[in-house]
Amino acid sequence: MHVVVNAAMSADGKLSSRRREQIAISGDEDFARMDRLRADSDAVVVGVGTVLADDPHLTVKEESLIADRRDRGEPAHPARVVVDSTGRTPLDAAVLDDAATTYVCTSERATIDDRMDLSNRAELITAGDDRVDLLRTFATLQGQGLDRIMVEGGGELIFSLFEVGLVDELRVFVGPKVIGGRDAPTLADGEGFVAEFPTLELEGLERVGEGALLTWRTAER
Ligand SMILES: NC(=O)C1=CN([C@@H]2O[C@H](COP(=O)(O)OP(=O)(O)OC[C@H]3O[C@@H](n4cnc5c(N)ncnc54)[C@H](OP(=O)(O)O)[C@@H]3O)[C@@H](O)[C@H]2O)C=CC1
Ligand SMILES: Nc1nc(O)c(N)c(N[C@@H]2O[C@H](COP(=O)(O)O)[C@@H](O)[C@H]2O)n1
Repeated sequence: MHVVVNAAMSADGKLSSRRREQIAISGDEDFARMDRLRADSDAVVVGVGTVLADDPHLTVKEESLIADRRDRGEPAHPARVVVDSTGRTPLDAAVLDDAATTYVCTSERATIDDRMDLSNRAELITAGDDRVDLLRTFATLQGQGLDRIMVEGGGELIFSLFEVGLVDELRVFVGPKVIGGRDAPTLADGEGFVAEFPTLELEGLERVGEGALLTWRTAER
């Protein structure tokens, strides 16, 4: 399995504003790059915070990329994965439509009723007592043949993936906006590290539209 975290942050490191509304940080060129990365992935993963904030669809937008996937014998879109301990994903969320297979990953904290409702619209994976156990969840995804994993966010999920050592690559578009705000989400939120910080090796640095794309690989720990 290869896990790529791809996100866009403002020049001051925010994924969104304190209102947690979706903000276009990427320009057209970066959205096109993100679409190509989705098209080259088996699954696109987000946390439930992103579903509640953005109601994303997480599908490939460019028709030629969809056609290429079909030519390769792949489904039109990668699978969509929501990390959602208690089953808060709204039943009318865009990720639960029939455009692609969706996995909702819960912990034992999700009620049976919520799990039953979600199971009518998604494949359910249950791992973890309190929060979703990411190592077990990703192992289950791998068992389903999902090897090329793209994670889009948000900051809580990205932090947890670094914490358990699941991130192979980090691609960050740094866009030309300043968002500010102590409560605005950043690239890696959660509790934060105080020691044994994951370290990265810079693999690429390029101009994309009006911003910069940084590509990092995680160093061996
Ligand atoms: N600019 C960009 O590229 C992107 C921006 N965003 C922005 O990010 C914001 C959302 O980010 P954020 O609020 O951090 O939410 P996340 O999308 O990271 O979801 C976090 C939630 O996932 C659930 N979860 C379950 N298990 C785990 C686990 N093991 N580790 C971490 N989380 C877990 C938790 O809820 P529970 O306990 O209920 O399960 C947690 O609150 C929005 O404002 C959105 O617009 C999002 C993606 C990309
Ligand atoms: N790469 C990137 N750049 C931005 O500026 C963004 N705001 C995001 N957000 C992510 O894209 C999702 C929306 O997907 P759909 O267009 O609905 O398919 C959103 O939920 C974030 O994950 N990404």
